[in-house]
Amino acid sequence: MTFLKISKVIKAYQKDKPILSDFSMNINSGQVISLVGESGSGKSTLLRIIAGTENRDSGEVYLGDMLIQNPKEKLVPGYDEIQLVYQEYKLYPNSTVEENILRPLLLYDKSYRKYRLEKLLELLGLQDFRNNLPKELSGGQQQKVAIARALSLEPKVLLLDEPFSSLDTIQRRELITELKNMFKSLGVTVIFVTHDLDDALQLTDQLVILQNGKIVQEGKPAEIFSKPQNMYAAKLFSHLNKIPGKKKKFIRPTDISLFKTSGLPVLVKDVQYLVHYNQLTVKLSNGEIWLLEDKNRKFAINEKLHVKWEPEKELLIK
Ligand SMILES: Nc1ncnc2c1ncn2[C@@H]1O[C@H](COP(=O)(O)OP(=O)(O)OP(=O)(O)O)[C@@H](O)[C@H]1O
Repeated sequence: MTFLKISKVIKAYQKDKPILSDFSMNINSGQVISLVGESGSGKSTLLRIIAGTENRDSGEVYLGDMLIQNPKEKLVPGYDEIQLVYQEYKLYPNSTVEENILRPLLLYDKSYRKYRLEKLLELLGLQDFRNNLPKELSGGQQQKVAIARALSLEPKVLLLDEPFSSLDTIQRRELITELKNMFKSLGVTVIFVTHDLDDALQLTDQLVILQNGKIVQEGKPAEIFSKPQNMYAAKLFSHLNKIPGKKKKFIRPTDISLFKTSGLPVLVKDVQYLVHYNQLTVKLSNGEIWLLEDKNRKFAINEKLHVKWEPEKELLIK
């Protein structure tokens, strides 16, 4: 059942230069999706429009039966039901973790406030830090407090706008894994915006790929990997090698097998040690440069080798 309905939204900051053009998307209740797009593709603008804190030029956003009003139409912009957390989300520096989480609940009765506070401290594993100030926490812990604060009002929709960008890779992965389980248990609907496909995949396998304010493709990662709709969607997953003599046909390095004797001959120009394989930069006989994955770390610079791939792995990219 559609829960959040975004319908034909248009937004331009400058005349005739729309950031979002006729943008439509439907999200079910409890769904967690990752919205991946390059910088400037309109991700943050879209989230602010969904949250009701940015005016749209036309189109509609519905949460259930409720039409989200533009901030100019509303005395207090935004909705308790829809909470947005972003990278520079500031905690109150002179307030403790407890006080930060309780801030949005000031108008609620004491027993409910206490109940929500304890629940959120527990959910996010922040009990031991309840009396700490933000500056006494790591970046990851601070973001947890920000998320706890956003969840304090029991929102139906949580919008995450690259909230983990300032964290290092390990912190980020750990936090995303923790949050993934928490979102599932809460049943909250989540849109996670990022430009990093790895982060997106850590949280969910529901992907929406955005480019220039338009959805280029949505679906499961494996589908997009094997049938990308355009170059941007294709390259999010890996480098592409152009197949000689075949127009608009490409092959991913991971789909290429390396042999000593049979196949298309190439010459190794460079070897780069990466986590799961050595990345080989090779030259084809027509002078083109390809990247290969040497999973057994066998080949060295100036060595000749041969490559093969299965024709069904070839990608046709318009
Ligand atoms: N308040 C504003 N006034 C004018 N232009 C804006 C405003 N906010 C965003 N823009 C422009 O709109 C475009 C889309 O910005 P937006 O922040 O929505 O993209 P994004 O995909 O979230 O980018 P990033 O990943 O870099 O944050 C950019 O070109 C930006 O400069």
